[in-house]
Amino acid sequence: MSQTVTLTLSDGTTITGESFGAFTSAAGEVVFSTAMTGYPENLTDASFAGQLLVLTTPMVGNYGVPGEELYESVSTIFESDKIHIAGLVVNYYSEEHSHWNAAKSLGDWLKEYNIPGICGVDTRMLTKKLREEGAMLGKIVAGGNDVPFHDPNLDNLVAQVSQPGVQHFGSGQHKIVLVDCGTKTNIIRCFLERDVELIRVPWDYDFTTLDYDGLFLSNGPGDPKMCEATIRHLQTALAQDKPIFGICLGSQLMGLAAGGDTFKLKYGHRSHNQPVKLTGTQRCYITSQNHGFAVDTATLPAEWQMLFENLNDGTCEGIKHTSKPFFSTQFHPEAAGGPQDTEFLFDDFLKAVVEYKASISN
Ligand SMILES: NC(=O)CC[C@H](N)C(=O)O
Repeated sequence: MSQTVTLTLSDGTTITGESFGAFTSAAGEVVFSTAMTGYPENLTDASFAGQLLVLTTPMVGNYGVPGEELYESVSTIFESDKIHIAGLVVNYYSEEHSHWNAAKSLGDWLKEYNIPGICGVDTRMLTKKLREEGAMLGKIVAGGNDVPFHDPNLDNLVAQVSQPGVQHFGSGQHKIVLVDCGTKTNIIRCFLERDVELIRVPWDYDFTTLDYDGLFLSNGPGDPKMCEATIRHLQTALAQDKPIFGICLGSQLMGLAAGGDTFKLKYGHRSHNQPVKLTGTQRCYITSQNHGFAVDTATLPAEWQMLFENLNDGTCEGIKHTSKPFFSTQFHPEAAGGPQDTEFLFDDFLKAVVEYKASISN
């Protein structure tokens, strides 16, 4: 028999459901994702740290969770080495799972990391509420152990998830510094397929002293304004000419370092089918997204422009410098989960790196 747990929102709404995963209480920001698959990837994406994730897809857990596999010390399956969400909210949790590479159930995996799940929730009703009223704080309460509401965006979550120490991956021709604010491993995989030596440094590391050919700014959790040290180092890099590419939080950091501002979206973009348009064209790409903040393009200095626009709400999905090789995407070209249609942006970045190296050797 499963046990009863409740989900309470900061507006007072309380929903009763059943526990799966760990029978424990947790608080966080309640956000929803309309992706239909990809819970192994999403739950291990550090960008979800501090969040109670609501899935609108009606049945969750039916394909289980794959076993871990490593290639050159990088997971080939998961997006980091642990579950980062604060809690999971679903409609129907499938107790039975079946898939060729499943090693365990979603419930058992959540238990390993002491993360609570609540099922039996009308997640589409809940999503409509979050869309109307905006993202809210919430808590899952188990066994009457109440916990206070907590806004994770007031914490420096990046400092909590960034890996300490400098780490090298690959031995390719192009030296790329990866500023780790909570890097998804598929970003590392995408680089390792492309003749790169990757030097991963912590979020606050002074990379300006390193010898490199290109700079990459990772995704990560929380409010980008918390990353003051990264923004400061990035300002030094923006005064130089080495190519810079940022994804998601990395895009927001680029906008802030350029002198622009960021703001919190009403309820964010989290799904695998977000349409974005490439500026100056009628070309649309379907993208994987997971963010609650965005760059306010109106605040960018004149030498910066919007590179992609979200076709659902017109917000900024990436920026670029008009004369230097600096660009970013608010969406996830590395996908995992989601469509891989924009992975070519890694090639565009490395092309800029090759051009930069040719320009300095002349
Ligand atoms: N995926 C990300 O990098 C998310 C960036 C940022 N934490 C946001 O929610 O907007």
